[in-house]
Amino acid sequence: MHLGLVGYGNIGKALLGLMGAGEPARLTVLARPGKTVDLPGAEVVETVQELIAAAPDLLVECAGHAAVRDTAVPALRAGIDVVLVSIGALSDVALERALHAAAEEGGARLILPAGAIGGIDLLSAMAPAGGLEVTYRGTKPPQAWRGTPAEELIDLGGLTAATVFFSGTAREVAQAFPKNANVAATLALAGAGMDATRVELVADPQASGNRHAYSVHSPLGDYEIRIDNRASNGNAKTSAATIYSVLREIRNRKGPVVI
Ligand SMILES: NC(=O)C1=CN([C@@H]2O[C@H](COP(=O)(O)OP(=O)(O)OC[C@H]3O[C@@H](n4cnc5c(N)ncnc54)[C@H](O)[C@@H]3O)[C@@H](O)[C@H]2O)C=CC1
Ligand SMILES: O=C([O-])CC(=O)C(=O)O
Repeated sequence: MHLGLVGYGNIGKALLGLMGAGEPARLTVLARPGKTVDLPGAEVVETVQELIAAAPDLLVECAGHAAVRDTAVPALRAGIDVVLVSIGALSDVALERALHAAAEEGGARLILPAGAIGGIDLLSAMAPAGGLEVTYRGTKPPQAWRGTPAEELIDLGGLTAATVFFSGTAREVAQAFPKNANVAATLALAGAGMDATRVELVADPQASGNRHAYSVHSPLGDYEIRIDNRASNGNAKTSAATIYSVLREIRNRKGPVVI
């Protein structure tokens, strides 16, 4: 496989570190202009045009919400399938439409991995039956909320107990907390939608990792999931399982069995 990568940061580096020799057979990395990417054997480009000209079989985006419009949209339009990790970006209706239109125009597929959460298969399967009620609660230690609007809402350094600092819809949360609300957006897109999925965000000084808990009520059945994820080494905001979820998407593209 010829893999394209946008975002050689925490997820990107760890992802490539998990891959064995010769996997992928060819790698093209889109780096920010002037940023040094020391990756022996990889082709490093600085513009999306060069990336598209290299024609990877699959592009993985793990660069952040701001990069989605400028990279994933043109890649899809050029017929390149995209695994998009910054899923919260789809809370922007215009961007979501642009991604869909680009995928249709290019005959490409926009692949939204489960990321840090699980149970997306069942939720997505239940959605066409309608009547879904989905409530999600995301809990992280205070330091994982640093650099987000949580800093203005609560005293992160002075917390002694778990504190809900935001509740609203998945769309509101994804727009206000783009680096932390990808899970909420994923649940919403798979299930009840951005405006009907209820979300609470919690800072907990006792939390040792990132907890994602949600409940689903549907005419087809009810379920609850609670995942206690360990944070990734390079970014407390990102659960380590996210990196493996992306790896799974890549390997599912080429192995004889998809699971
Ligand atoms: N779907 C999910 O469950 C999850 C999604 N995420 C998403 O994944 C993204 C990446 O996470 P991390 O790797 O932990 O963040 P990070 O900040 O460590 O890495 C992002 C990298 O992308 C690079 N970058 C930014 N804009 C770029 C551009 N236009 N072109 C090329 N490179 C660019 C940055 O320089 C940085 O190296 C997050 O911003 C978040 O949106 C994170 C965790 C879970
Ligand atoms: O746990 C993670 O990896 C990140 C997270 O909460 C999110 O983006 O929703």
